[in-house]
Amino acid sequence: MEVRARAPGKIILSGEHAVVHGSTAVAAAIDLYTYVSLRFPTPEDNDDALKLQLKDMDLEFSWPVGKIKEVLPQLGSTSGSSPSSCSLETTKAIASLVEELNLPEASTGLASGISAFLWLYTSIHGDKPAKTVVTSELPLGSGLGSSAALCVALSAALLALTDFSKLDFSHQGWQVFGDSELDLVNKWAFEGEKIIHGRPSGIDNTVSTYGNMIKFRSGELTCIKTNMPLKMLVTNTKVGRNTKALVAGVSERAMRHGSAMTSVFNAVDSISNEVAAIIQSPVSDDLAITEKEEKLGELMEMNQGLLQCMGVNHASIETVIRTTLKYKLSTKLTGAGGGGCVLTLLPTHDLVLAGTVVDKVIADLEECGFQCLIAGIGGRGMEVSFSGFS
Ligand SMILES: Nc1ncnc2c1ncn2[C@@H]1O[C@H](COP(=O)(O)OP(=O)(O)O)[C@@H](O)[C@H]1O
Ligand SMILES: C[C@@](O)(CCOP(=O)(O)O)CC(=O)O
Ligand SMILES: [Mg+2]
Repeated sequence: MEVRARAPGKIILSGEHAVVHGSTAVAAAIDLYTYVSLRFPTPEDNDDALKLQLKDMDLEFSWPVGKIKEVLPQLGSTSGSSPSSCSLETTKAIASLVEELNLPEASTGLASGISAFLWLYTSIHGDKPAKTVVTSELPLGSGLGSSAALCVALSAALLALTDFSKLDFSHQGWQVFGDSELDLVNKWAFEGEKIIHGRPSGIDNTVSTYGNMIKFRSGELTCIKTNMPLKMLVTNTKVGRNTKALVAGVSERAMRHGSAMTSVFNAVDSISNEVAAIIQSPVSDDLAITEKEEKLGELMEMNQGLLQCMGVNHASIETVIRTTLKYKLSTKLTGAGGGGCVLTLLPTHDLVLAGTVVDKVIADLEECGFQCLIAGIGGRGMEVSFSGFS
């Protein structure tokens, strides 16, 4: 039997980075997914290795289970019931397994993702042989939460094949876990994110697990219900960056300028609460929608200014801001910044006018070498499906 899990990426409408320091943030799932399939070999396969295939990059790794037992002797499978953090000793042991892969120079960024895989796999299934295949519709390291989507999809696939799973193996198509199983997936995914991000807030794995649009603060989420037709243009500057380094840079700045940065984080908290209140308030007519969009645009610009204060801006982001401003559109970075993806609020009040403006702004942005997409937001969270059940 094979299980397939998928988990969505996300956009952060307000509050990235500040959320790591206890401020409120607002995020939404997007309809781009990371897929993980997992299968245990049958005795006839005569396969004694743990295999990981990263299909999009055309990479495949294999560790003989004997090697895993040797390097991680202290590992006893927890069968997934109690998520735990990777100790320093295990981090080093896993790093040695990853180093031996001699990753191609262009793929060294994958080391943290592979380490997260090894930690999650061995914690939940010990040294059992298996084949895991990963594919993704998300650009990696661009602020759309590919790291969290990977950790959520992995945790879901791994947990779906444990005794704790109450899923119906014979069900055709995608199905959702129950609430307590979703919570467990989210906790394991957070442990994986720690390996990739260093100090994650947990917002990315939470929105990827549960989907929808959420308000998040210090590990607590509130689901945001809205009937406002929110449309965002996502522009990928294609400037590579690394969330772990950017998050660490903000923390260092907060150590150097404690009081000023506390004010910045507090201001972001107020902005996120206002963003959530606007999105949730009932919509009466077109005029009300236009007013709301104007307020949201202004708050996005204010949030962008504060992200600049945190030191996570980039020249490419400024280019997107300048280009969209020509059309009176508001833009902010999304995710960790330093390049990566940028969000532009698209007006919905006059669809004909919006159509022409959107086409023109996309053409201008693409001329700069950027990639644009309009993602569906606030959709489904993590889901699993089974095949080969008999
Ligand atoms: N599909 C994937 N396969 C392997 N590693 C992945 C995958 N998706 C994410 N990762 C890991 O996550 C890293 C990117 O995470 P991060 O810097 O947090 O950016 P983001 O989460 O915004 O995409 C990658 O460099 C890689 O280590
Ligand atoms: C910067 C941060 O707020 C979001 C990072 O998102 P991403 O990895 O850039 O998609 C970090 C976090 O909340 O863990
Ligand atoms: Mg990430």
